[in-house]
Amino acid sequence: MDAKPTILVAEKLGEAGLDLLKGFANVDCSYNLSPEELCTKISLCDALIVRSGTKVSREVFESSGGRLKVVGRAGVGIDNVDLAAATEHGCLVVNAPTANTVAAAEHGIALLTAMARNVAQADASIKAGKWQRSKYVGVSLVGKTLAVMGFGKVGTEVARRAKALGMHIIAHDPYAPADRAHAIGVDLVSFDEAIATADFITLHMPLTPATSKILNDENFAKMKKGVRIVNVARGGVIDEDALVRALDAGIVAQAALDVFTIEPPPQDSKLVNHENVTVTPHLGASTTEAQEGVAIEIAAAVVGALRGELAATAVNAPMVPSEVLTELKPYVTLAEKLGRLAVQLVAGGSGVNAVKVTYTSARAPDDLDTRLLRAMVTKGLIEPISSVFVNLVNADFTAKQRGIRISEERVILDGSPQKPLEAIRVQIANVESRFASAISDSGEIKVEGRVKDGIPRLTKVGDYGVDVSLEGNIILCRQVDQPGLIGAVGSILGEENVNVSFMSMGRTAPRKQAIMTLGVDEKPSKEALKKIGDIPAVEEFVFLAL
Ligand SMILES: NC(=O)C1=CN([C@@H]2O[C@H](COP(=O)(O)OP(=O)(O)OC[C@H]3O[C@@H](n4cnc5c(N)ncnc54)[C@H](O)[C@@H]3O)[C@@H](O)[C@H]2O)C=CC1
Ligand SMILES: O=C(O)C(=O)COP(=O)(O)O
Repeated sequence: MDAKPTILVAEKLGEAGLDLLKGFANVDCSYNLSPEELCTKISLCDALIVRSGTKVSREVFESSGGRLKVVGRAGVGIDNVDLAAATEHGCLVVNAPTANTVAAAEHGIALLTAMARNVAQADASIKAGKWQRSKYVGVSLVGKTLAVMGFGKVGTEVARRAKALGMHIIAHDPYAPADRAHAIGVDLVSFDEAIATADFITLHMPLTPATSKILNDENFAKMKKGVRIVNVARGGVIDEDALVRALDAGIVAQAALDVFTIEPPPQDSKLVNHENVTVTPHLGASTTEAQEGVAIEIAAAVVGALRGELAATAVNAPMVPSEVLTELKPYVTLAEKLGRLAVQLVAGGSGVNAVKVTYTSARAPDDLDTRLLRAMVTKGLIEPISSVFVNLVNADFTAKQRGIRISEERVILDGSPQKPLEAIRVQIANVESRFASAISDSGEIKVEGRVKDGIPRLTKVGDYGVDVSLEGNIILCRQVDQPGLIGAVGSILGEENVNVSFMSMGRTAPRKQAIMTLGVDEKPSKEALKKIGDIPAVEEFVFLAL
């Protein structure tokens, strides 16, 4: 079997990105696949890279048979990817959100200026043998009000450039910070104010259920007569039939569009063929420079994701900056191991439904992102008892689907917040345990761990203090504390050639009950485990694989 992953590149990608991919994986560049062909091919692929021209539908994820781990969108908009289906299938979606920002902004400005001066129409006219100087008198931009709808990366760059053209800029974006707008001399205003006062409107928001057809008959009616509209965002944010009506009524004097609800638009589209409309075939990101940048950005993200690194540009998983990730790494392992341990302590037959994770830390709650830790506890809880592959993408979904409610609690410590966490505790309520001592006084299975010298360690089982590193396999054993017991257990394992890697003893008081924790490299046979159980002082014991 080929150990290299296979990456299907379904749309043209810059060479530098392809080279990066080829250094790591088998790369299949197959362009213009039909939906059926894509579904057939996908079961042989670990990753898929697309631009805006490929629909990555639920069927694609269903057809992948669980092999598809990453979808890379070589660009910004991910409205062509069924994110819910990706998440349900544990497939990470990453995009390349920065490399084409300037290209899209420059295209917005190109359309704005070309529209105002009838460049496309005049060009077509002269090539048709005409010389129509009075027909193509334009309008000036200087001193006019431009409303930037969506003040994100592209919107901001458009605003900067339009300012340099002498325009007055207002912006509408319910989620953008006002100080970022003020910093470049832009006022954030309400939607209605923006569309009612603008001479020019430029669209830069994503296509979402909330923005779908946001420019519709009702909103065109609120606009200044003679307004001009630029769209390099997504066709679907405009009700295209309503725009034709607004153009015919003279409410909208002109429109310049790079994007359409259906791409390519039908040849007889009234909108595309309207004499006051300038169109380009979704060229916003199409500069040599942007495509090289996007290709590298997406290739690096996809390769990183296939290597199991957490992508900084993940769309359907929490984005974890790399410095946070490095800091949390041992705690991530700790969280998963505690989940694995806790679920294996549950007696067969009792369903896990209420899990509480407690983080003890000197950090303020908003200074510690626990989503990653919660996902890893979930992975630890679910993977030993099912065939589901759980990752950061599908952890919450999978837990919910299995009826597991995971609540989180923070215990804030006094002291230095230098260390992200002091301890993580996992409690499972309403269950019985295979190891009764794991049930705490409050009635839940409880395990707690800490990171010491970078190594995750188990520090509490039930109400017993223990101290063992969380690796390999563990035997937990409760006995009456007495001399000779460690030797007895050690020799049973020795006879079986099972290597004991560590041992710790936690007791309530001398010669009372104690919990012995043994780390073993191999799994002891059933007979050996039975022999341990038969030692008279041993009250109960359990073998746990980490
Ligand atoms: N034509 C082309 O080739 C290209 C198109 N795009 C499209 O441009 C758009 C913007 O891209 P970026 O600036 O990179 O994304 P971004 O995520 O940086 O910015 C989008 C902004 O829209 C805002 N927004 C969300 N809902 C809104 C609403 N209801 N009203 C107003 N604002 C809202 C967000 O708060 C955000 O600030 C996307 O739709 C993207 O797909 C981007 C690159 C190239
Ligand atoms: O990045 C985006 O959102 C774009 O619209 C660019 O799309 P494209 O990669 O050129 O198909």
